[in-house]
Amino acid sequence: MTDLVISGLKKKFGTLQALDDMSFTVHGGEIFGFVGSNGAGKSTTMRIALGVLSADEGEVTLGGKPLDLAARRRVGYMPEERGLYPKMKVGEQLIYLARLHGLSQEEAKDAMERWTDRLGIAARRDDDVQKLSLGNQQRVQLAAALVHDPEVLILDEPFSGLDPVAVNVMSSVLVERAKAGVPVVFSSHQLDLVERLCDRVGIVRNGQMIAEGTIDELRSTPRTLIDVTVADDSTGSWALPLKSHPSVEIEGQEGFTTRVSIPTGDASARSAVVDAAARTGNLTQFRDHHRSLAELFQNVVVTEDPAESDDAKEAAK
Ligand SMILES: Nc1ncnc2c1ncn2[C@@H]1O[C@H](COP(=O)(O)OP(=O)(O)OP(=O)(O)O)[C@@H](O)[C@H]1O
Repeated sequence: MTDLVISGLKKKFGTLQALDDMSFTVHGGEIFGFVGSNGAGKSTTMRIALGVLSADEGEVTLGGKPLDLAARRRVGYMPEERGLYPKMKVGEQLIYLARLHGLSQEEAKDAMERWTDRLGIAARRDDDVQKLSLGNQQRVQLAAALVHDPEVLILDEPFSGLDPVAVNVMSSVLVERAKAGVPVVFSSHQLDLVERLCDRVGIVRNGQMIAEGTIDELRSTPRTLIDVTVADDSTGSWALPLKSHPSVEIEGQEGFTTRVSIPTGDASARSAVVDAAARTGNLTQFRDHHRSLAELFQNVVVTEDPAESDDAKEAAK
């Protein structure tokens, strides 16, 4: 399968180091979620991948070959700033874009019809793009990225501003293209959506990839969190004897639920927690807490860099 490989990208804007050795791979057949705070370098990376912008250093390859001008015709790209002609009709515009990518008139017309049907905008084919709502313009933009049957999809915030129906359509199209073997990468601040949809996720900070992997891999930390609920104990007094345990930590209390942490895989620490909770006779729930991508993001981006903007905290909510 075709891999999209981004390696060692560096880019400066004046004195600002926007990308600082940005590297990651999107395998053919997978959906890769590209997340990070505002200004982290996601759009810059995607623009360089498409060749809209040149890198100071580093390279982008597709299937082992440099992504040159010819190969870029086989990329489906959705730019953040969107790039449609407002006064051109939806259908004409998609046919025009497909022709630019080398399709015959007939192939282009077929592809336009197929994608406008699929994306729920068939009734708008004869409307000028500027007459459409923003969400529908975005559907046209996705159709524009897909109309030439690209070998790779690079989408900058494709979900922003979409209604739930459009989110579902967009999601199913991305899953389908990945199943066809296409590497799909998209950026988003909607972390729940990224968690649901992506095979792997990359977290970017200050122009670098700081964490990368499946959600499970990102979750696999040295310590496991356990939520223990003991009826009628809002202070977590049941856990006081654990304070002297060498490897159990009390992390916090919410309502009747105490969060503790133990070293991952430490069976004796787990037994100590189970025993202490069971001794109360009031144990109602005992379960491992699986961190959401939003929590992982918060840990990686904010906790490790307190200077990080409030945006990350906002995104993690
Ligand atoms: N053309 C440009 N000229 C000067 N600075 C730029 C330019 N493009 C991007 N930058 C700066 O580079 C940094 C990275 O920007 P980029 O747009 O790649 O971030 P991003 O991760 O996509 O952010 P967002 O989530 O807000 O879209 C930012 O500090 C931005 O201000």
